[in-house]
Amino acid sequence: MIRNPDVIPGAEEYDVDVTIDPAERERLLSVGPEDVAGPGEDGGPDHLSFARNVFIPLTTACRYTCTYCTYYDPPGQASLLSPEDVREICREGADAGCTEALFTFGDDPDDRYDAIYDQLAEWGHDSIHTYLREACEIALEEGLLPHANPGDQTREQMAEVADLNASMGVMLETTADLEAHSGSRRKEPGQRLATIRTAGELGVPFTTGILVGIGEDWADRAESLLAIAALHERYNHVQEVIVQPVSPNERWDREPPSLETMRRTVAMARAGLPETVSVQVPPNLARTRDLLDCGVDDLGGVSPVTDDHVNPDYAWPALDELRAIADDAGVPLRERLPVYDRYVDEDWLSEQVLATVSTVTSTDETGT
Ligand SMILES: O=c1nc2n(C[C@H](O)[C@H](O)[C@H](O)CO)c3cc(O)ccc3cc-2c(=O)[nH]1
Ligand SMILES: C[C@H]1O[C@@H](n2cnc3c(N)ncnc32)[C@H](O)[C@@H]1O
Ligand code: MET
Ligand code: SF4
Repeated sequence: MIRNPDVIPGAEEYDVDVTIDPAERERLLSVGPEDVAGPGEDGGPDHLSFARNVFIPLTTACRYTCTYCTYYDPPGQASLLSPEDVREICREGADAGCTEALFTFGDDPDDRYDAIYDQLAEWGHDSIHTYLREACEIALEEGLLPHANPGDQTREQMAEVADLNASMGVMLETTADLEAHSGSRRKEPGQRLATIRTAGELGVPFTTGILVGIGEDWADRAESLLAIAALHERYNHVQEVIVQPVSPNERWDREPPSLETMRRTVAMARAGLPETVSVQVPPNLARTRDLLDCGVDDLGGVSPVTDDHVNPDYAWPALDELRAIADDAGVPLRERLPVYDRYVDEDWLSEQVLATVSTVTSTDETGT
């Protein structure tokens, strides 16, 4: 066994103890698309799912500067949505039949962003997390289910908002120490894994994933997937794993991963994760049709109303397009909530979230 504290940067500091069986890693490294089943195939998924969301970029301030990211704004230019902005976006989303309020924003802005904190203080908040709690309340009031991905979170931060979220998420990205995360303030795999573990401890249905093509190698991809699988085995909380190709933008002008790389990585994800954990590829970034047979069963959150603010150059396909993809694969397209069905009970969700689940389900007129 490889004990990850020995090999994963930051694992020791964050006391993350996951073990990876070298034999499992070797097995995954030899997996290819021919070894897994796609929708409609024997043993493959019997449908494709997606969720309808609105993307709410609470703040563009971020403590990190990941070199592939076009999302964050430097101090002085960073934005903060007001409670009224949040309500407005939620209303528009609810009117368009969305079920999910996706709060994805900069990781815990640091003290270079004094103006953001001054504004938060004016609104009665001393952290982005207490403000996120208010934003989640607004979303629930408007009939949407919050799914927050604020990046890394301490146990205290996650506990502050967990009861108002249907599910939460953070991309592991990778277990490797990479140039793309270089700099004095940087994402550390150990801290990401600790966030995923905290979600397990707090009983939060969770979305995570890997970012493909940021400098990691095949062994890193296998290890990243196995680290996710190890934490899921402990807590049973990982509902889906996103296999996200890094996509070029004005800050990242490298080639995205090839179709062949994506095919093999998706197959590795399918083979390395338990069957109940969905494998998602984002339909605006990946060549979904050419990846289905590698084990994809979910198309993620798509929005009829808002942009993908993380990847603004990549438009969402229309619902018709998703339906055509499912048709081609010979399986039905099913709209899901941001929380997967198996987690919809009192063990996993608060009364408040369950109440909104009931409203959303009873007014469901999606007809997919
Ligand atoms: O529109 C996006 N949605 C992203 N989502 C949303 C995701 O597709 C849905 O919110 C989940 O499938 C839940 O329905 C993420 C959610 C996470 O928990 C973690 C990472 C992402 C990444 C993106 C993203 O880059 N763009
Ligand atoms: C919210 C998630 O968006 C992903 N992310 C950030 N930048 C990019 C990019 N250029 N292409 C694809 N995904 C990206 C990261 O994986 C982050 O965790
Ligand atoms: C554009 S990334 C948004 C979420 C968070 N900052 C993360 O990287 O996980
Ligand atoms: S990917 Fe997330 S953590 Fe990295 S710079 Fe962008 S917003 Fe910040």
